[in-house]
Amino acid sequence: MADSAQAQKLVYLVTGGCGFLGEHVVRMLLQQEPRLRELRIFDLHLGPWLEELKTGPVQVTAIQGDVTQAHEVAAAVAGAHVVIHTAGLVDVFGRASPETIHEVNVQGTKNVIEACVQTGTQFLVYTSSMEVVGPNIKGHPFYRGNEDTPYEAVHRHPYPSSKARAEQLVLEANGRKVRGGLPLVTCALRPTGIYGEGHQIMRDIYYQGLRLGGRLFRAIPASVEHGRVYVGNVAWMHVLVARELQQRPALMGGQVYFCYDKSPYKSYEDFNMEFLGPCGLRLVGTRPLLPYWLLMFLAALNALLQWLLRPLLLYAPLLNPYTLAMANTTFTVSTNKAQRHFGYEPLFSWEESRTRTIRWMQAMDSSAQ
Ligand SMILES: NC(=O)C1=CN([C@@H]2O[C@H](COP(=O)(O)OP(=O)(O)OC[C@H]3O[C@@H](n4cnc5c(N)ncnc54)[C@H](O)[C@@H]3O)[C@@H](O)[C@H]2O)C=CC1
Ligand SMILES: CC(C)[C@@H](O)CC[C@@H](C)[C@H]1CC[C@H]2[C@@H]3[C@H](O)CC4=CC(=O)CC[C@]4(C)[C@H]3CC[C@]12C
Repeated sequence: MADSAQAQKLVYLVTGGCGFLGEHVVRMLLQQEPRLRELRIFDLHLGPWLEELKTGPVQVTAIQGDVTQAHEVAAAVAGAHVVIHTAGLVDVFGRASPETIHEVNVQGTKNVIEACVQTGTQFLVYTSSMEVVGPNIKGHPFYRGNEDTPYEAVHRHPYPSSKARAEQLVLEANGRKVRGGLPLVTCALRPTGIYGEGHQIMRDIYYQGLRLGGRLFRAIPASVEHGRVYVGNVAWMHVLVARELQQRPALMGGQVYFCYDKSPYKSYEDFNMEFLGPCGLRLVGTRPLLPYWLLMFLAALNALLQWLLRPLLLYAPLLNPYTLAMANTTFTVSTNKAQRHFGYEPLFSWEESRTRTIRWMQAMDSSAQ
């Protein structure tokens, strides 16, 4: 067994480390990566909780920065052995312009890749998304598919388009020579809909239900399966893939892996009720209460209102043409590629994932009262 000084020798950088997924990746690294000497957390918005991490044996370095600024990224990456790039603009509600989404998600990823090449960082893990695959603009279902399932990945929306381009850049960069002459080794993880402690959309849906007297009204048929994965398991997969990428570069370099666990296949709304129900909410209707054409009309009306109101205020409801199409199109994965390539097994069972999420929501509820 190497002595502790030799064991703790690696410098990791997590971009977006203060986000919903990023925070879980940061905490998982501190718990599960024994070789960590320094953990750098790069984010546009640093969280106050970072201070509590600075009391442990690992040097935790918080870096406030912008991935769209190449020099800031290069300064943060310099000296890191591994970069986990989760930073991104996750916007399907029209809050940011298409240009801004592209600037952060695509140009920001280019800056991370170039920083690795220029400073000699050899390992890069990118947080991609199921959305890189689909649902596509034609509404084709993807039913329990895997990384090799043929599917027409056609996108128009800025978010999936930007994620697809960024993933392509990361995978194409695999094998490039970094400073010092060694090859850059990259891979991309594709989470399906992430849930768990800190999920803002779940929080928004919960408060929407409270405003409606504890009721949510079914809009999507229960038969439409939507892939979901617990944030703790996504974080664990990031930690594991970053470790094993160093051991098996030839096998894992340039590969994509869906993030998966034992979370059940359900509609988006029924899945959410696994957590919202124990918090007192009720989903009204065994089938959609409104016909789909009326939902499409209301979604389009929301999009029009957003456009009209933009000079005055940001109106960004959950229901818009894109989110309705997403929720209404089956997209689930069934794969074991991560298990076959780097021995991934979910760290948290479905029961644990569900319990942890419910506890978070109940704590959020009690603090809100
Ligand atoms: N939430 C989900 O269901 C899924 C998310 N993903 C991906 O996971 C990653 C993390 O997503 P979430 O944690 O949900 O989002 P989030 O919005 O909670 O976290 C993103 C983080 O990136 C930071 N960031 C944004 N722009 C930045 C910039 N210009 N420079 C530096 N930092 C910046 C934000 O401050 C935030 O802390 C994203 O790349 C997203 O595309 C993939 C699949 C599903
Ligand atoms: C208003 C109703 C129709 C309601 O059911 C809408 C739900 C809608 C907000 C979500 C349905 C599907 C979600 C997306 C999906 O999980 C895939 C994603 C991957 C990402 O990389 C980021 C988040 C998201 C786009 C996720 C966003 C919320 C939904 C559109």
